[in-house]
Amino acid sequence: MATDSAVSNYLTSNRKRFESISQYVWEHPETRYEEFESAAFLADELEKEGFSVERGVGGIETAFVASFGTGKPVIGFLGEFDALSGLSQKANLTKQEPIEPGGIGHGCGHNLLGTGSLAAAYAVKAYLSDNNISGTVKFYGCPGEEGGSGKTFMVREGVFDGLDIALTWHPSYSNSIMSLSSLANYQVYFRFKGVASHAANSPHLGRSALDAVELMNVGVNYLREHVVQEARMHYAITNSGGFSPNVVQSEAEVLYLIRAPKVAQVDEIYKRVCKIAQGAALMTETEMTIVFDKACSNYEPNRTLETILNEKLLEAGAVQPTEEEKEFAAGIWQTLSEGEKNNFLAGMKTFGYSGDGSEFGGKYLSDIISDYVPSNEVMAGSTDVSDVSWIVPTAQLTTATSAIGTPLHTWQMVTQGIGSFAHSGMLLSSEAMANTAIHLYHHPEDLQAIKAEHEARRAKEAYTCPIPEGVQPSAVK
Ligand SMILES: Nc1ccc(C(=O)N[C@@H](CCC(=O)O)C(=O)O)cc1
Repeated sequence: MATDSAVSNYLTSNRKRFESISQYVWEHPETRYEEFESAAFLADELEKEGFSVERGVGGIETAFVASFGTGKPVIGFLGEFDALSGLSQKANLTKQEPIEPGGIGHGCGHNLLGTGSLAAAYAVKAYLSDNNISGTVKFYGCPGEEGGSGKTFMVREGVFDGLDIALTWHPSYSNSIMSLSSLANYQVYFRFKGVASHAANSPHLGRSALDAVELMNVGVNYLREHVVQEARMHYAITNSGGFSPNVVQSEAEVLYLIRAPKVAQVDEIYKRVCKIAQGAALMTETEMTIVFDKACSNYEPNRTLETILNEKLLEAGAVQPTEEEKEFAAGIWQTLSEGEKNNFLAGMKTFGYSGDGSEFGGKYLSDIISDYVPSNEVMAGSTDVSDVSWIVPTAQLTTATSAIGTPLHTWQMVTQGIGSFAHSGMLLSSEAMANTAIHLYHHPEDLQAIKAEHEARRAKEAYTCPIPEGVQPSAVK
């Protein structure tokens, strides 16, 4: 491999392999920190390809790092492979039909995300060895993105130390640089313990933990008016005490996800939420304990790196869908609600699309690369890529793998996850990322400029990992 088109040729001639890797991960959907099959499969593939693999990094069983090459610079691709519960769905359909009712499914396209980053690492390895170039390429197997902040734990454990550049991508229905920041968050359990009693016979002797959860939620609902505009407070009742209304529930638990543009803002809201929980315990004469689950920071873009990634994306060019792919996408569009259809532009903008949507009139698949317009807005969502971005200059792109308007975390996302258009979109990200890395092995001056931008940002604001010492990653209960 000698030129930039070599990456494209390499990816095209190895397409079948990458499709089958993506399909394997899609067919073995696993939720946070239980990605045993997917992590082992990807790690074994990388090893067979000639990477040296370290499994169980950072004390996390399903986290791994695969490396090839020697010396500097060290360029890493971040890969995810976790799925979501309740989203089981058969492939290539325009109707909802689970493989296993209530089962797990790849609703965020992480089968593509992991495989696309792996393909970029393979292409860079081929380039480095064919051209005898010194430098290191790494693939980071990052578990538990969905609700687990795997990368944030990996950052805390020093897994990314020594890395010069991190590149990653996310499936969507737009081809653009993901230039927006994201919301920082804390995820925390509030556990209440009361006294069980017969609800009719001796209610005066009972102290209800479930009442405490309800009062806490009411308190937080009043707090909503008095926090920064972009803040979000979600909750799930993870233990309601049981199914018997004639028992005063002695144990109950609620899981809070608190988000805001900056960690300091999240922390401030979190402290107020803790006071509300204490208040609920006081009102109900129950005991309250706080169990910190996980956290992540806001994303810090690197405009110099984004500019190079955008050039490589433009050089690669958007995927031009086949008639068959267009027809399937039109069928998917028909399954979206009016609200989802009307939201397509807002959805695209969170992924860095900068236009007014007029290029897509009558189209159900994006066949253009959106103009790169760095945005200082914050996407209403979170990602643990953000913690990597604070310690290593990072850039992310998105490529279209699904029909316009397809919301993440839906059966429509799952069903489109192993189709031909999805795999073409995946390999477009691989190409742009691999060519960005190759560019940087040849242009140390650009690497310096990227680092200078990163350091200038760090000089203004230091980084501390938002997950306290001692807190360990945990699977969905
Ligand atoms: N490029 C994206 C990266 C992540 C997500 C996303 O949905 N993230 C979850 C992560 C939740 C978490 O950090 O716990 C969320 O915001 O709810 C969406 C687009």
